[in-house]
Amino acid sequence: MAFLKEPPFTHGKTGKTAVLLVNLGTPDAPTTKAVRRYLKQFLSDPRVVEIPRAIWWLILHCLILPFRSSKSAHKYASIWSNEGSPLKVHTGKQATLLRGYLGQRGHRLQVAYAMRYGSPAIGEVLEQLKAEGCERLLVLPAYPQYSATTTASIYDAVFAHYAQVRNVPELRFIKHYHDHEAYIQALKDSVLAYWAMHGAPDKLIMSFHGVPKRTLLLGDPYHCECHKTARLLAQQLGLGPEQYQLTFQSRFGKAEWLQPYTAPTLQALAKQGVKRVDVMCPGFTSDCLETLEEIAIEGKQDFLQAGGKEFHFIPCLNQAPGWISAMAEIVEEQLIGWPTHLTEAEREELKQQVEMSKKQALSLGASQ
Ligand SMILES: C=CC1=C(C)c2cc3[nH]c(cc4nc(cc5[nH]c(cc1n2)c(C)c5CCC(=O)O)C(CCC(=O)O)=C4C)c(C)c3C=C
Ligand SMILES: [Fe+2]
Ligand SMILES: [Fe+2]
Repeated sequence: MAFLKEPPFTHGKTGKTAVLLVNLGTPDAPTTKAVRRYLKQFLSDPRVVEIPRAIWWLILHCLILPFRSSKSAHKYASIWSNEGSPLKVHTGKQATLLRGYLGQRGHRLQVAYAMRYGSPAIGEVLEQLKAEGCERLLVLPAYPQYSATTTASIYDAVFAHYAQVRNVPELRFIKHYHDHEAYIQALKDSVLAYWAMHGAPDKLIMSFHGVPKRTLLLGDPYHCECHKTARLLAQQLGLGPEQYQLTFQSRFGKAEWLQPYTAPTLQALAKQGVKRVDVMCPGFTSDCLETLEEIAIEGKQDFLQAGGKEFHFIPCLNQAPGWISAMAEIVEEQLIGWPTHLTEAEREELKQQVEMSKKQALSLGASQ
């Protein structure tokens, strides 16, 4: 086994603690070439597609990559922002804001972000953190609901990286937070803020990313966790069973996935005479292709073309202050026993910096 070249060891108390926010990943550009590279890495992960490797290799290379890459690239082009892929832009901003929140709560922490597929790659970020003296690492997946296809795949990538490292940091993983009070509260606040501006719908659709039904039968808790999130959120919003519905989107391939599917549900509701639906995606903490294109563009078409009158997409949590503070709370609960608190000297230094900037602001005001 070859080990990576490692920086000199920094001992005990001088070691830093880091939080690593990990999201799924996204192509580097909305081009066929970049999407193909991303899909190849993503769909080669045996956690994502569980078909025997040799058969899957043929299907992936002969059918999926040649046809899907350009189709998906067009979809990515329709949601790409000036700053880049929405998923990456939001995740990067969340990490920066989270660091600020945790600092305000008195924690001395590095906060970095990485992508399971594409860049910044988990291995590269872990090397960077090690070079900066990180001796304790808390991994925070961007997925509130645990699934082997997503969360466990992040664990795999972290372990695979540390399999090449001699001096491995202390490690903790957040498995899920699908029923965490602060997460549910952040969702509730985002829905109520939206309804305060746009009024309430006839029906609220909570659309989660799907997974093959087989994974539920084999013991993956994802389905149950989605249902628990939906039930808790509906309770908080005071919605009765007829006022909301849970659905699963983004089906891939021919096998049965978790039901009910989002698109046919939207069409059926329109045909039943439901005039307005609002769709939210509580399982996605950042807007991305699956929310901005599949729901906000395609889902809207499905509903309106089937006779629906009004379709609203409620944005994901993204940089909502309630979500950043919820993440800080979720992280904080896992830091117990780790020396992350600012020392007296650091607190004093922070206080002096604040005083200094106040004075500077005052003298600036006086000179104007
Ligand atoms: C092939 C099977 C797939 C499984 C299983 C799957 C599970 C899963 N995915 C997410 C979150 C996201 N998926 C996204 C895109 C995406 N997902 C799949 C396939 C599976 N996902 C594909 C092929 C793609 C790429 C786009 C396409 O070609 O259709 C994204 C968006 C990424 C972006 O760049 O914006 C997210 C986020 C979850 C949460 C999940 C299981 C619970
Ligand atoms: Fe997906
Ligand atoms: Fe999709």
